[in-house]
Amino acid sequence: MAKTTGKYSRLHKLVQYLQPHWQSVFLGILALFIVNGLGTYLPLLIRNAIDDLEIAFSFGPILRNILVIAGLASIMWCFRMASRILLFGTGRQVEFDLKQRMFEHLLSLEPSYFAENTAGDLINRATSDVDNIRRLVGFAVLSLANTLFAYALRLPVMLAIDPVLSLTAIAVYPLIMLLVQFFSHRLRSEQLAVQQALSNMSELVQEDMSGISLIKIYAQETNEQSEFQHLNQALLTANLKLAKTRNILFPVLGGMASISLLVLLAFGSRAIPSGGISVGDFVALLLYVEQLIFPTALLGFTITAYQRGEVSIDRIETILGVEPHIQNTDQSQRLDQEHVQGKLTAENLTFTYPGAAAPSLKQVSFQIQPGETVAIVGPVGSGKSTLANALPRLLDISAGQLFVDGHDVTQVHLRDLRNAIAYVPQDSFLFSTSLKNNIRYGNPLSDASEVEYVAKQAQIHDEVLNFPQRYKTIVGERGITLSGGQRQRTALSRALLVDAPILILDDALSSVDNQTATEILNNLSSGTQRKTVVFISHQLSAAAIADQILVMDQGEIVQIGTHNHLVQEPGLYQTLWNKQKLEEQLQ
Ligand SMILES: Nc1ncnc2c1ncn2[C@@H]1O[C@H](COP(=O)(O)OP(=O)(O)OP(=O)(O)O)[C@@H](O)[C@H]1O
Repeated sequence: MAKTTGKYSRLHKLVQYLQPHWQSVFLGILALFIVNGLGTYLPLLIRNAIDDLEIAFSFGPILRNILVIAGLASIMWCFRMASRILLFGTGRQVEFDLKQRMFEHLLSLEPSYFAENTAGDLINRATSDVDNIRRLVGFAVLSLANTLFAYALRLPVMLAIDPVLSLTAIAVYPLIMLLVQFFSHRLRSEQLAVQQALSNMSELVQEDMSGISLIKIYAQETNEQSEFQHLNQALLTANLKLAKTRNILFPVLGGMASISLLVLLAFGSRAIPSGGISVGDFVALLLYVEQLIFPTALLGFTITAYQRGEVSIDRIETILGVEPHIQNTDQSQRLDQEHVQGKLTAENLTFTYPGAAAPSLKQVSFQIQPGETVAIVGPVGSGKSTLANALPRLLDISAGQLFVDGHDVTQVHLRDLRNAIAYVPQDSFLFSTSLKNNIRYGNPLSDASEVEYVAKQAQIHDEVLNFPQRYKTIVGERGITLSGGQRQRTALSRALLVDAPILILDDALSSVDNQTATEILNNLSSGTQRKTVVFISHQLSAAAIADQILVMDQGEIVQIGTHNHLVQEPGLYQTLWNKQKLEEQLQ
């Protein structure tokens, strides 16, 4: 796991994020420089105009000065807008790039990563952490550059006018910055508290809506109501606290800004009569002091935004730094899918889950010929799914143990390997889209006849005809709820449509009745272009039609043979078969 803890490496990352957009950043900062240059020049113009007035009043020069000042102020306004558009736009671009990189990176990681990291945490990083970085590169870059130019250009002019008066007037500014920083930390933690309270409440609503039947069956409406009230109250309290802090901060800031103006007024009004400074100088100083308030206060917020952004950079880079364990190497061979026969071989395949004490697969060896239908049976936890996951390399298995058509799977290009294997897990995921789109997920350009053909093979077609909009019916969270068996057969249709030479069904027909499961399996193993089918199941009567059956127990293959052979042989298969027959009779 990559760690980016150093300040230097974070800054380096920041520069990397900004690099593709350097033109916008450069132009944005240049615009800010122009804004501050004009902002420094304008008070000097006003000063000259006022001092000219002291000598003689003439309408022409006043009008000319007003027009020049108004013109320059408008130009300044345009450059300020441009700087904001360019720098905030860069923030948005960086946000876009990071979200895209994160999503692409997450897709490259193996399923075990998602078992260790919750979806909630990953979503949080992809949203609030990326948002913090957006603020850092947009707001913080703008504010830092703006403050830097504001002071670098104005302070020398102010000091040239009257160093003592200038420094006395801005003496409270460091205090403003510290105050803002203190408040922005407080604001931040209070904002987090509001977010937390909000997410607690949404979680409750989401759970209650999903489990509404359970609430009714157990008559728990009153309890749920009071739980909601409790969370709602917590949200109200957090919101009020946040509002209070905001309502204190801004008037306090305004007050402190007035202090510096008052100081200037008090000392300046004494310096004018004594001839220390001219009225024009005094007005220019007033304008400068006023112009510096906003960048100073903003710097306080910027420091907090920067600190927050640093933490977020670490959190995002931790994810981006995770190397997928299972990936192609320079030596990975390409497989021509057209010519894959579908022969599967295991030679002493042994696999231990990371952190597990004992292996889940122990010295497993078998040969499955192209076009064979092979059933894998065995008690719960015997290693069947582990074996199924090892074939398409969803698990990080060692080299030299598992082969497709004689090619070591760890040496085959991952995409080619996975294109050669269609895999249906027990718990298939359906997207919230039409049934048709779910079925043609692996092959989005398939036409209606191809979709219907596979749906017939998976024995779901007749039921689809009874759905309100047939193949256009929306399923998943936002659509109709399919029964377990319908979901499984939809997932099977999806796998059949990609027409891979090897099909793995991992308990994928467990919710389908035995007779239908047997018919489906018969369909699959009787075509002219037979696939290699690996059928993992507890349904022994369906498994019985397989060409060979591998019986697993505690990670080992303990028996191999046809049903007729195994049912005669004293052993685990016979025990399981007799038990299942007895259960069927009792039902
Ligand atoms: N991610 C994991 N980490 C650690 N151990 C695991 C993991 N997944 C499975 N196991 C363990 O590996 C062993 C084999 O599990 P597997 O899921 O392959 O069994 P199975 O035969 O498919 O069971 P079932 O019939 O219930 O689906 C079990 O002891 C299980 O607890």
